[in-house]
Amino acid sequence: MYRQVGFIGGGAMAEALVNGILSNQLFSPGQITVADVVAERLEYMKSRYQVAVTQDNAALAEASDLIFLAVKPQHIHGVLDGLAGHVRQSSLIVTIVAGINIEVIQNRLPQVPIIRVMPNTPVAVNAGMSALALGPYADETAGKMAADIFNAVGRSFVTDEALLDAVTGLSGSGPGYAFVLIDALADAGVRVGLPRQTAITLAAQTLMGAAKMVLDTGEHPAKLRDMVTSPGGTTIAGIHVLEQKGVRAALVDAVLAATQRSRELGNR
Ligand SMILES: NC(=O)C1=CN([C@@H]2O[C@H](COP(=O)(O)OP(=O)(O)OC[C@H]3O[C@@H](n4cnc5c(N)ncnc54)[C@H](OP(=O)(O)O)[C@@H]3O)[C@@H](O)[C@H]2O)C=CC1
Ligand SMILES: O=C(O)[C@@H]1CCC=N1
Repeated sequence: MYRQVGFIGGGAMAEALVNGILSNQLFSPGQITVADVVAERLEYMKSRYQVAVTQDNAALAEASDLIFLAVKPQHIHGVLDGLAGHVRQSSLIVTIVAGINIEVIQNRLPQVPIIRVMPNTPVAVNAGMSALALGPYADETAGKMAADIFNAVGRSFVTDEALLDAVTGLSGSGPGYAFVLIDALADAGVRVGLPRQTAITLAAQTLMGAAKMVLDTGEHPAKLRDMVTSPGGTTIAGIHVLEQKGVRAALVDAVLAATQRSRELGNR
């Protein structure tokens, strides 16, 4: 249904999406244009993904019927200034900008359908988690189209926009926490004598396996933890230390801080 896709902002998240979209053949490279202010970034996107590139956001908006807003929150107001009068009302805007409400964008692009999405970088490997909120002019067809894209690159669900800051704090930023955990576990492996690369693989595959058990079985994680934890065994010795060091509370505080930061980013 959509023929030309434009990305405004060609950074980390746009690249993850372009990669996921192309590897699933949702659109061809010839249907995608990326706009950015950094010429080297555009050169990279062009040579790596064979997409078209431009530094002209307005021209990109005029030529696209599906437009992703993928700049940092600090830059969205300047971008919207430049888009006024250049976005067709038949186009669909998908904003992935953290903390910026649909209303803020809608005020600048009246009557244009807008869908706000909080994805995460694992969309690049078809393991993303995305939450979608539909603006007042985004109909069911637009919602389905957006859901099709984000389902192809992982899982998605439609939710109330009021929950998106919390989603940002958990799954949007979550890959960052997971990478810290993997890196720390790998350090731990090296500390107990494993080669670095072996330790990284053990840590990553273990987190992925545990996550897959939660998703595939639908069991509560505490029940799955109990299955690993033999009486008087090794796991309870390790879990005791995690609880003593407050790892659980630290994770709660991390998600809380990221959620609050998402709210702050929208307050300007
Ligand atoms: N990274 C992630 O895991 C996730 C990010 N997001 C959201 O996605 C958005 C993009 O994040 P991310 O990709 O990480 O950010 P990046 O900084 O990697 O990418 C944004 C790109 O947009 C460029 N840019 C700045 N101003 C303009 C402009 N006026 N027109 C076009 N391009 C411009 C930036 O250039 P310069 O570097 O010079 O500023 C940069 O290359 C953010 O709003 C973020 O909240 C959402 C979910 C997950
Ligand atoms: O760190 C950030 O602000 C963005 C939003 C979610 C993930 N990365």
